[in-house]
Amino acid sequence: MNAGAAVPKKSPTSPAPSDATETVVLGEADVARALTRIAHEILERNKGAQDVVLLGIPTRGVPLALRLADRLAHVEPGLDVESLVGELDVTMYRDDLHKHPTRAIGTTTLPASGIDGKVVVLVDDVLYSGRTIRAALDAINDLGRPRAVQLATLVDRGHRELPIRPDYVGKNLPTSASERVRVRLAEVDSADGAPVTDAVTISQSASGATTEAAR
Ligand SMILES: O=P(O)(O)OC[C@H]1O[C@H](OP(=O)(O)OP(=O)(O)O)[C@H](O)[C@@H]1O
Ligand SMILES: O=c1cc[nH]c(=O)[nH]1
Repeated sequence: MNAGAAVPKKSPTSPAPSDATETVVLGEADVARALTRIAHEILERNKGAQDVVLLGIPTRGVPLALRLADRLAHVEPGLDVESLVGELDVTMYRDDLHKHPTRAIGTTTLPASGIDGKVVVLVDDVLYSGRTIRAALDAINDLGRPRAVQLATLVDRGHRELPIRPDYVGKNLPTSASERVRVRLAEVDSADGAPVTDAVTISQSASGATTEAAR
C-alpha cells in the first residue's frame, strides 16, 4: 500500500462513519495491509524478531502491538507472542498532566524478558505533536536500557512539536491542525456488543479548534 500522501477514499470494507463529516481514509483491509507491511519492515530492519519487544501505548497502540506481534509470529513461527509484546502507560510522564489531572493511570506490562538490551518498538495509532512518544521515552528510561528504541505508528498526521520521527508508518496523512484523526479498532471501539470494523477517519474538529486545544 502507498504510505505517501493521503488520498481520501471510500473503502468497500470500511464502516459508515458515525459522523457525516468524517471521511474514511483507511478501511479495515487498508489497516490490515499496513500492519502486515510494518511487521515485515520490522523483521527486515532488525534481521528478525529475536531481540524485538513491541510496547503498545494505550489506548489503541495496545491492540495494534498485539496484531503486529501475531504477524511477526506468523512469519517466524518459533516466536512466542507473549514474550514479544507489552503495554506502556505514559500517563505520569506526560507534560500536560497539569491540564488534564483527571487522566486515569493505566497499566504497564513488560514481557518476562524485560527490555534491557532489546530493540523496543513503541506502537501507537496516531503520531501528532510527538509529546506522547516523548513521554514514552521517559517511561522506558525508568524501566531499563534497551539497545535501541524504534517507533511504529498507524498514522502520522504531522504537526510535530518535538524532534521525533517514526521508523514505521502505516499512512502519512497530511492534516491541518483543525482536523481530527480518529482510529477505530474492533478490539476497543465496539460498543454495547455491536461490532465495529477498523477504520481511520478524518474530520473537522468541533468549532475548528486545534486538536491539542480540544483535548
Ligand atoms: O503525538 P501526540 O500529540 O502526543 O498525539 C498522539 C496521541 O494522541 C492520541 O492519544 P490520546 O492522548 O488521545 O489517548 P487515547 O489513545 O487513550 O485516546 C493517540 O492515540 C496518540 O497516543
Ligand atoms: O487528531 C488526532 C491527534 C492526536 N491524537 C489522535 O488520536 N488524533
